[in-house]
Amino acid sequence: MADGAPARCYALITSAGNGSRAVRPADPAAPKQYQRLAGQRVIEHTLAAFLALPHWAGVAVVVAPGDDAYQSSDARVRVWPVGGAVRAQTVHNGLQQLAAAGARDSDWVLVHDAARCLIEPAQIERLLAACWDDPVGGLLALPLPDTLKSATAATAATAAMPRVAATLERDHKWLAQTPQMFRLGALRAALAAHQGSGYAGITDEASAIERSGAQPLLVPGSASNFKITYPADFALAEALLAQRQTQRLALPDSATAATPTTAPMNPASPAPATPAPNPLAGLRIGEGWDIHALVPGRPLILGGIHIPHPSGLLGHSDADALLHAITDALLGAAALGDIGTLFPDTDARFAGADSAQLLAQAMQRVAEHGYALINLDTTVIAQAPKLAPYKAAMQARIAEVLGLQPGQVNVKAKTAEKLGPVGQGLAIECRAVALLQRVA
Ligand SMILES: Nc1ccn([C@@H]2O[C@H](COP(=O)(O)OP(=O)(O)OP(=O)(O)O)[C@@H](O)[C@H]2O)c(=O)n1
Ligand SMILES: C[C@](O)(CO)[C@H](O)COP(=O)(O)O
Repeated sequence: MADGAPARCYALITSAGNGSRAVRPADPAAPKQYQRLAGQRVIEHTLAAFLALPHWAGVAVVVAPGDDAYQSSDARVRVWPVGGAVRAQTVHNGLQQLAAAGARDSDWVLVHDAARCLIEPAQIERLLAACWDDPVGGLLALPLPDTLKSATAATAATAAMPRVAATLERDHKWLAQTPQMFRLGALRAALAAHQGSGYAGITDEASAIERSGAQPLLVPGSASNFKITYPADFALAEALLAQRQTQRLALPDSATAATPTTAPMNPASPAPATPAPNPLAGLRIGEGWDIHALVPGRPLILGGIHIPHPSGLLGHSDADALLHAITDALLGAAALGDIGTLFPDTDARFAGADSAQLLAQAMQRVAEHGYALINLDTTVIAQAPKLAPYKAAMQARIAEVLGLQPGQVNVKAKTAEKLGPVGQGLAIECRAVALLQRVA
């Protein structure tokens, strides 16, 4: 509380790298933080762990200039396209933005790599608890587990497999992880001192703080909190994320949900009693329904595709009743309200909106609240046109928008047996059911 006010706590997620060492053959264009693993993008797994905690005055995600691939509807999150050429520059720029946004020098900042997507809320709390009353701050880190070798300088002959130059002393050596937690003012000043050299040798926040003469705390982390760096890391990360999802499925909600604590900085809380497994806990179901009038002169957009027909659905957006029903089913399952609250039909921004984009935003919101989508079942009730030829395309498009496999989405079509306005061809009605699983 150096300047009198109680310290607040910010998270700063570095997400401006291009992941040149982790090119994934399946999707070589996307940097590692945007690769999809176990139903969500890497960055979404990372953010879910942070957003599961209640401590933040703000969560800043620093992305590369011009990068708009990540947005968040969580009010705590700001996305700033001010990433730099090196990670330290990205952090420095993010800290300047935080300060400009009202963060004080005495506030704590936890800097974390977007690429460490296996971070867990408990690990973040461990760092907070260890550092909160420390004059310097610290980082999650792991004692070096293996024998350490230096290698001969690479020559053409040894480029693929160099030779051992020496065995190094390994006592007291730790591998630095993130988050790394320091006071905003101290970290900003420490980084500023190296701006002129292009941040040479500043490969993490602690190295800058060390060079200012302070000694950060080494807080034991976890081997699972590794940084996705090489292509093979994706498979390991995905296996661990999938395993966590399965384990959470087998535990009651009380054991898996983030528990906002009034004293999060106290590391000495008693261990909870072992809960009895409940195979249904962590699952949430939601239903959605929508109906739009069918009028001549509008394109018929259903399930995210254009279906040739003399009339189309009337509405403020593109009126895709099927995507609207799915959006409501997702929001409903996560108890996040409904489509009308999120995207009001009185808001001119949504006039003619592509409902696929609205659905993608709703899915992102659901993911940020710690849920993955297991499956969707839907029904379209339309007297005409005949929808059977379009069902597979609708399924594929919905799966694409939601990042699912086509087998996780089902589209059924029925007529209304000529009964009521739907049966008379005046409207199309859609229903959807979504099953979510808590994953963070
Ligand atoms: N100029 C940079 C470089 C890296 N990062 C971020 O810092 C984290 C760790 O860096 P690293 O693993 O080196 O990521 P990349 O630079 O993306 O990878 P590479 O070095 O393989 O190109 C990642 O979340 C990355 O997005 C960043 O924000 N700004
Ligand atoms: C900050 C860091 O994750 C600590 O291990 C690491 O130094 C960043 O990775 P990079 O490959 O050096 O950018």
